[in-house]
Amino acid sequence: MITLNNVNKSFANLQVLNDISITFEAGKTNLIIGQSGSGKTVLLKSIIGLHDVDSGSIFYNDRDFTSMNLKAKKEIRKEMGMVFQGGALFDSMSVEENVLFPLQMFSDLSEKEKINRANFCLDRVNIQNSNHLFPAEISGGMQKRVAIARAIALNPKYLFCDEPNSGLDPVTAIVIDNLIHEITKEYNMTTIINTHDMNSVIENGEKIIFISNGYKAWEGNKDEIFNTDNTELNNFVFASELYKKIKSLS
Ligand SMILES: Nc1ncnc2c1ncn2[C@@H]1O[C@H](COP(=O)(O)OP(=O)(O)OP(=O)(O)O)[C@@H](O)[C@H]1O
Repeated sequence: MITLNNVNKSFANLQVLNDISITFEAGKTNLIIGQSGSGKTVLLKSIIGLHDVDSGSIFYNDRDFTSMNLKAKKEIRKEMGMVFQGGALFDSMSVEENVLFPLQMFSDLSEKEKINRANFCLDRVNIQNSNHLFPAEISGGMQKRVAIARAIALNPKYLFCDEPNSGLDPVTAIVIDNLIHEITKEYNMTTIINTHDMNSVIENGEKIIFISNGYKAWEGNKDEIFNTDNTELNNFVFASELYKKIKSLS
């Protein structure tokens, strides 16, 4: 579980996060949605400690991340897995080397155990017989799956994904969403995903946080989001002609 209490963050005169309080539960796919520039990335970066917040607190279970020293923060970072926009694989490393990377950096396993673990994770995301290929030699969807395998290599308690299905076709995007959802359940991880993708919301939004101008403007789940009377959220959800059409038919 990750808990935010009254988090504020600004850059110079720009207040980007305003008094944000949220509880992200373990074993759930938590989604952060909102317009471009609303503060989603700053929020995610604040949660993982890439930004220091100005005030408020962030707890990882009962551990106060905000008041920890660097050494203690590093220990918590070992419990985090991350899938960045675009996959962010190392181009000069093979598929297997990419997944081995966090194990080489942070685990005490033997070489053989590391290779076994890397292969277990690749197998979990349904990638076989591709260990020696390089990122440029595999499809975008496969790259995302390798990124997910790398993110779960250290058996994280917390998984963070920034636009995990950007650049993918709708069918592959759903495969990636479902994979993240399944492994969240399987390993009881606290998963937080930044997304623009309304399909992700409909498929897997067990908890959805709507950020608007740096405020938490709404929270609920995938069933509640289509029946909300929050005008701002409705404008966001039904921004596309397709969704307007679906709404008019329902
Ligand atoms: N390091 C920074 N320094 C100054 N301003 C920043 C910094 N990072 C973000 N901002 C500002 O904070 C605001 C929120 O940005 P953020 O990247 O969190 O938006 P977002 O909701 O993730 O947008 P998008 O969906 O387009 O990625 C923007 O006005 C942005 O210019």
